[in-house]
Amino acid sequence: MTATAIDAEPIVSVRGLSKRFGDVTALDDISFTIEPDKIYGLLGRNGAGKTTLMQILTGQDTQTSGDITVLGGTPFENARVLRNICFIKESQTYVDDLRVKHVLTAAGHLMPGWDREFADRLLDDFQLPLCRKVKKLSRGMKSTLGVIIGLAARAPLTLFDEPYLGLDAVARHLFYDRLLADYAEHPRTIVLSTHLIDEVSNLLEHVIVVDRGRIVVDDGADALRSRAVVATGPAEAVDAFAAGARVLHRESLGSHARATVERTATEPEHARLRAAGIELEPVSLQDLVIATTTGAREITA
Ligand SMILES: Nc1ncnc2c1ncn2[C@@H]1O[C@H](COP(=O)(O)OP(=O)(O)OP(=O)(O)O)[C@@H](O)[C@H]1O
Repeated sequence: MTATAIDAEPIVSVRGLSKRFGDVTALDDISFTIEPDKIYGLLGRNGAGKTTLMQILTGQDTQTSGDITVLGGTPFENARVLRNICFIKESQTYVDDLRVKHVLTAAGHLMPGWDREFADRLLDDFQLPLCRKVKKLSRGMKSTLGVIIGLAARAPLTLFDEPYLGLDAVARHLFYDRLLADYAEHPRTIVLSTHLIDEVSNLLEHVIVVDRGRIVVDDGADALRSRAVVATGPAEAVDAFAAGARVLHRESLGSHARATVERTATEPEHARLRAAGIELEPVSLQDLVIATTTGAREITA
């Protein structure tokens, strides 16, 4: 099955999903869908439940309760579904004695959409030594191997769980670049879980934020960004602009203020605000995620 074969149907459908580990509730009655051919960001603080969710989506664990459908079936022990999923985790383990080329050959056998030529190009781009044993790779090189497999597998559903451990900034940007370029040519569903929100914010089309086992944001990235603005100017004018709206953050700068406010402004309003000395800037995705997961009014502007 390919991503196009299931067209408008959601790739993932989750209803009332909960996962408990003893007295820890890692996921608490969550429901959402994942549409085909989009790049999703799965974001949230440490321990929010992201990895647990991805483990269940990819059949590596089972839920305590609730329903889950991935690519038209339940993922657990479902070979047809699992063949079409590629899950790359930060803590990915490989058989240490194998060389890079053996790992890539094995991935090619397992993944129906595997593109060997693309994998070779990525090896070249990331300068990963083909003949080196996996156990001799540096931490960053091991992450690179995961990233190459995740991209070259071209799975209809690809999940990256913080795949960057040890990757330097150049390698991370190379990953973002190759991901976007290949996604444009071969659209598929990609779920990216990361704490480097600013770095990936331009890649994401849809954002799901998990907080303490619950979904607190499930929205298009553009819609999310247009939810709030940062207003800077004379304190009185800024406060008048913010009146009646939720203020995510406010700081005083002498007689001036800078506030992140959950509201939008129309074009004519923009002109009036400029005349009153107020500058409006778009809010960053990272600030919004911090605001929604801390529940605090203090966020870094
Ligand atoms: N096997 C397990 N046994 C007990 N508790 C677990 C287990 N796996 C996860 N948890 C707990 O479930 C909660 C969610 O963990 P999870 O790893 O899903 O978070 P996360 O959002 O991926 O965090 P991070 O960003 O730090 O990777 C945490 O409280 C964690 O301690």
